[in-house]
Amino acid sequence: MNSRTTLSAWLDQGAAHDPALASVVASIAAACAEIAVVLRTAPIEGLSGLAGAVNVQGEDQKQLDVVSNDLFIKHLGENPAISILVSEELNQALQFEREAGAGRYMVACDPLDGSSNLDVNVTVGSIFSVLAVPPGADDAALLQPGTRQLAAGYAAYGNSTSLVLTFGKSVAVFTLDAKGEFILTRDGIAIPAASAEYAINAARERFWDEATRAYVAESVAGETGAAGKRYNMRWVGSMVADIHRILMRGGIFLYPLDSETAAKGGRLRLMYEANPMSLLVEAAGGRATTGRGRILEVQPTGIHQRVAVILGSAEEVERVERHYAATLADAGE
Ligand SMILES: O=P(O)(O)OC[C@H]1O[C@](O)(COP(=O)(O)O)[C@@H](O)[C@@H]1O
Ligand SMILES: [Mg+2]
Ligand SMILES: [Mg+2]
Repeated sequence: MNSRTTLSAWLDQGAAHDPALASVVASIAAACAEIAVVLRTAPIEGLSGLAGAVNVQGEDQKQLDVVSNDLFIKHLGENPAISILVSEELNQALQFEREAGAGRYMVACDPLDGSSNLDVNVTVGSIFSVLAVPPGADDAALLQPGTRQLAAGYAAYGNSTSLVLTFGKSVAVFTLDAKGEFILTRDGIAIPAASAEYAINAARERFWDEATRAYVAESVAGETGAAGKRYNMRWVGSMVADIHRILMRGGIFLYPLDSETAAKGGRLRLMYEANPMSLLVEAAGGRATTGRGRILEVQPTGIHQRVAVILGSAEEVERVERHYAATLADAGE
């Protein structure tokens, strides 16, 4: 049997380059480990279905959205290094009470991603992003671009529970064992530059912009079209599951700015969906763009801001970027 490296041993070896930041990641991991346990038996405990409330995004909250959010609040609240929690499920940033000068970190999270897949027992996840904040920070100080993230990752609750983590330079994967410990199972994840698998909600075709249409048409044409190779399509409907597949074997994920989501700025949320996934994908050698620029450089204007998301294997993202460059130039943008 190989010797096992636990997440806490790995963090103790200095992976975070800062013990306080390591403790933030450990608190997030503890929340995810507890969410994994709750999910496993949720139908027995009567935790399926709706909570009967609507979140700030106007979406019906599931009971498990609320429970997962509460677990993030519990575990992060216990760590004095964390002063602020931004969550998909909270209208406003939650400020933890800390002693003067304590609490240098903020966590932005999607406590349960893909919750429409809960009732069909398909992989869901938790997504997180860690930023530094000055003590007593006002709301404006929370609105930092993704380039400022100190750590980011997600937990994927699938046939095993994976914790995928980056501090911006490389990507490591941990698997939850039967004792509730995360064990290092892969390190130095590299997304293949070339791929022949794309993920998009194709039912939205009538809303797509020209660049998305051109990219998908080329892919559907396969070896008979400009891409010159046959493609496969996958859409789980849980961003965590779609991005996990892309990190493990390559591919591209698109939730572009379409005519229906344009007024809101897109579908997915910048600070706790797009930014953490973009940091992971770039750290693994992939690319992440809105079609108009790098996601990580978008300046947020609100904690729940939405954004267009196109990320994954470098060559595929570059192909989409070429279509955007051409169509935006034609439109004089
Ligand atoms: O309903 P659609 O258009 O397939 O969108 C699916 C996308 O919405 C999301 O479910 C949004 O996340 P939440 O479940 O956290 O609201 C993503 O995980 C997923 O990629
Ligand atoms: Mg989500
Ligand atoms: Mg969610």
